[in-house]
Amino acid sequence: MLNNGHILTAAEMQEAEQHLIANGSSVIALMDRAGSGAADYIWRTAPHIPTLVICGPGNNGGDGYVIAQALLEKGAIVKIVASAEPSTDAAKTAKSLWQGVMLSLEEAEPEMQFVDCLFGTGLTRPVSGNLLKHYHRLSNGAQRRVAIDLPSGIETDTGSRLNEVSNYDLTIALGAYKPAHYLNPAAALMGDRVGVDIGVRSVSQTKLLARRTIAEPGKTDHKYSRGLVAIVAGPMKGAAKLSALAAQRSGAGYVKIFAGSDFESPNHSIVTVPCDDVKQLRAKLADERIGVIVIGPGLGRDSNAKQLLDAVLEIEKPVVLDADALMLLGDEVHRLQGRSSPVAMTPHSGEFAALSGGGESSKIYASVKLAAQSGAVVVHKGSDTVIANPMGDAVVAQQTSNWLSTAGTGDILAGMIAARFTNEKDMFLAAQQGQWLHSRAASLAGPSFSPEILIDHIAKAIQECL
Ligand SMILES: NC(=O)C1=CN([C@@H]2O[C@H](COP(=O)(O)OP(=O)(O)OC[C@H]3O[C@@H](n4cnc5c(N)ncnc54)[C@H](O)[C@@H]3O)[C@@H](O)[C@H]2O)[C@H](O)CC1
Ligand SMILES: [K+]
Repeated sequence: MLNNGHILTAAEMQEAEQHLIANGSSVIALMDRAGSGAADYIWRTAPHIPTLVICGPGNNGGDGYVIAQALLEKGAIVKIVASAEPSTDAAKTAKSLWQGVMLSLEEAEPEMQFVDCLFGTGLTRPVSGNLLKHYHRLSNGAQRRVAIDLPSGIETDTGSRLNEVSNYDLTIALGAYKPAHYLNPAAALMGDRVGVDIGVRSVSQTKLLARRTIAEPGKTDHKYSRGLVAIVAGPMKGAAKLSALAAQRSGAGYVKIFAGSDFESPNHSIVTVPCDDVKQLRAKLADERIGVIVIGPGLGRDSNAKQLLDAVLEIEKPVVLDADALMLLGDEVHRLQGRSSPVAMTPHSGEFAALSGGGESSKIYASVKLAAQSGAVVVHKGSDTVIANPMGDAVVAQQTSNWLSTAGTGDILAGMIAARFTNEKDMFLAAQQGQWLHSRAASLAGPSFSPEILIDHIAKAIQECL
């Protein structure tokens, strides 16, 4: 895993580079490693394709000269178009070693393959005017587009587009993945993503989500030691049932649904606890064997739902807040501060905006900020899910299946996180395990699955973690 899965911002990447230089490396040596590694990958995946490499003024452009020369030496037909003269010593050296054809923007014509070495982590403003026009003419005219480090026009730390950016077939990250490699809209237009190791070993508070080991139940475990998950139901009963079924398949020892007396359990083993009013709910949730409460899926947003949420928040127990519970909480996340029991919130982007008020351009920073403001673990969902804790740690997940974009999958995730919490007793870890299992189960379920089929694949995902 590139840089052991640690994701670096542009500033952290610069520090990493300085650290390597202080330890005897040099920018040109790093550029050589980056450029030749990228050229090897391009050649392996698409040999003998006539290629145009576009080089900008900085070290991303420097990588381009190294890549072009390496491809030329492998026997490729390759040309360079430069937007400006190199402005760094390393890029100047790389250019001096280039032995092939050099074109101006006006002279260049599209080739089958376009290799983008215009801007990388040093982009500070939108690519504009004449350069942007030629970038689009030359990239749109190619059949295969490869971005070196980042597509030009992408903001490294947020994944936002500073200008219109082409769609790529391949993006080759250099040294470490940056936030933009996993955050949308950037991540969605990068095509396949691979990394070239240039020796960077720098830690960051932001990491890529990795598979975590899950312990099998021990010989002395019983249903309560593995954990009782309490699901509070509302008028949309199916949502609570999905959460409960998912919790049951994710390692909970016992799952109970707290609901009106007309509620029917989804199976023989999930127990329904009748609670016809808030008073009864409060009394029954006081059961000390309950390890975690899930509230939100199918809860509704009326005054009754609000009372149920208030009752749950009054009880000092771990809680997973999802869906309607988040909308009811709104910007009053300070209510969660100071609790002695852990809380997880699992908002999608709309719910996240209601909780945070919006305004941050980085999904990672916004999630970390909300976690700090609330004291909760935040699972900011999407095809680029970010999980953050109040200490500033963040984990970024890679979407594995676009089929997850269907109703009910969020209810399932909430139940899974709750079940993992009752086992691990650590909400940040539980959120990561739940997220990993959820997306792995989706891959295993194949195309066009229903929520029920997704639940059926959780056990297979768990098997991969044992
Ligand atoms: N960090 C490392 O360990 C290594 C990084 N490598 C590569 O270097 C780039 C980053 O290089 P840098 O010189 O810092 O930045 P860029 O090449 O991305 O561009 C900077 C250059 O461009 C000018 N500029 C910025 N925005 C614009 C704009 N919109 N229009 C015009 N000009 C712009 C800016 O003033 C600078 O002159 C990294 O991504 C890697 O590809 C090497 O591999 C070595 C190891
Ligand atoms: K680039």
